[in-house]
Amino acid sequence: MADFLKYLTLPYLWQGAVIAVELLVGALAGGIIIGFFLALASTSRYILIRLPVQAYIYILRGTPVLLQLILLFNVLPEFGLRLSPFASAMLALMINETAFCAEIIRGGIASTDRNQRLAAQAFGFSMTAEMIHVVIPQALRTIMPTLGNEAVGLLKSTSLASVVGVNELTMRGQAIVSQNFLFIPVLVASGAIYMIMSSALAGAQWWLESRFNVDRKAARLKKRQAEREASEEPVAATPPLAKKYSANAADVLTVDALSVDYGNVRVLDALSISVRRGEVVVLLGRSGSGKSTLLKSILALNPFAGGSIKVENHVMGYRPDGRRLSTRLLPANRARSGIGIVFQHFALFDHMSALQNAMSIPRIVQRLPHPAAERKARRALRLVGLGDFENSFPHQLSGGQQQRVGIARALAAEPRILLFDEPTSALDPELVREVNQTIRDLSQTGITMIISTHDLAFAASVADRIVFLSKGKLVEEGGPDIIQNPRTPAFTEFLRHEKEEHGA
Ligand SMILES: Nc1ncnc2c1ncn2[C@@H]1O[C@H](COP(=O)(O)OP(=O)(O)OP(=O)(O)O)[C@@H](O)[C@H]1O
Repeated sequence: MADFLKYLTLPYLWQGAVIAVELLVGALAGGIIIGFFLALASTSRYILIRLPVQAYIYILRGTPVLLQLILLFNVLPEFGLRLSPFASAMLALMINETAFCAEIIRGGIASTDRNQRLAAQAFGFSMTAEMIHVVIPQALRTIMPTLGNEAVGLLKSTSLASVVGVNELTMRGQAIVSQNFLFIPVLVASGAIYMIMSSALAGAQWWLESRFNVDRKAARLKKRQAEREASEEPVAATPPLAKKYSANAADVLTVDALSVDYGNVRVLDALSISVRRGEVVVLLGRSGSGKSTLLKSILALNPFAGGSIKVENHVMGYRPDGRRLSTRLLPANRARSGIGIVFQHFALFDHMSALQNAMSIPRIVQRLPHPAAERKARRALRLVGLGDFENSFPHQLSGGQQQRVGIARALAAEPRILLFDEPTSALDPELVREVNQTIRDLSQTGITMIISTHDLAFAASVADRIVFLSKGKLVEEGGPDIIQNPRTPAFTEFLRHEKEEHGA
């Protein structure tokens, strides 16, 4: 025991441990940074980028790190590059780590919620903003445990550096043993030092995981709110009601002969609709008739086979010469359109509180200063009756409340037009009423709205105009009374079917 303690506290061994930590930190940091870009490249649309990266990862994962280390140490001098044993070991470990980190990060990115990414794109987040604010925070939560394991494995792999002459912990232990033959106390002490280091890594992992834990975040935010509330002025409850829709109002949205194809299938067929400022248009149609596709097209989320969409004079998704905007330019085009959207499955950013969700567009897309964005977000949350829930995270809210946060998120950006894609169809029946009422209240504020729904009673109660789509074509339109008095056989049949199906 005395021998064990003597070697456990021996500075010579701890100096070896410091070298192991340096190798670990260097190789892991390089591995994560380069691995991130490799992860993106390995999923690139372009085969010339994707294939070489996939081959690189395949080879590095398939060969022992010891072999790579010896190879690198002996091959680099052939090219006139003479590195110290420490630098060679660091480089070899880092190169190996890039492949493993790339795969871990790719898995994390693939696990992020597609709906949240679609929401970010719809609101005009740039690709970088989508990465930083939506993808990375979610991916980090998924990859943290695997990355922790990887770090511990790498710590142990640093002992391989001894084969090229790096005098790290394992080599130092062996050097002592070769002189005094006290195998057990020396090697157990070396093992204990590795255990202390891996425990520190486990502690760091635990701390990081708890930083990203949304329940803990919620508790921290609530505490801060309590401290802040005493000193703050109350936010104005709701904005004043604007003028209600007038039939003489100017057009704010013009969809002109829009056609959209998915593969060989024509989903929207030369569809034309104009929407006036302040008007509430409800889209009705069977499942698959093209309602969601129309809403996505209004946000230029899919290419058009023909036709155009304008928001006042702003052309969506295309250049004046008719060519589709590049992926790099589309986000700004969407952001400038002033269109907001509320999704069927809410698509809230689940690592953000209700307030942070509502602040996301003013902050990230409109780049407003924090206080101004916060004011707008608070006002929007109060408008949908969720002023007391600003520090709740999506998983702490009911479906109806989540959808109202979704509405607040869109409203906080003060949109010119608000789109609703079947806002209540993912909700339990008892929660539908609260969301419908929120939308009805909004319809009285003068915001232009386009709502896709299967709820006929709600449609009749909120619409200034009903538009009925069938097989991607506009078949019938008119005031809410057309639900009682349809003119076309297709709409009559649709209404009969919906009433039978939903008892509407
Ligand atoms: N990304 C896609 N790829 C291929 N086909 C698609 C895609 N999205 C939608 N479709 C098809 O396009 C058609 C119109 O779909 P869309 O979602 O616009 O209909 P919808 O009227 O909104 O239906 P619902 O009321 O069920 O939401 C459907 O036949 C659908 O299967």
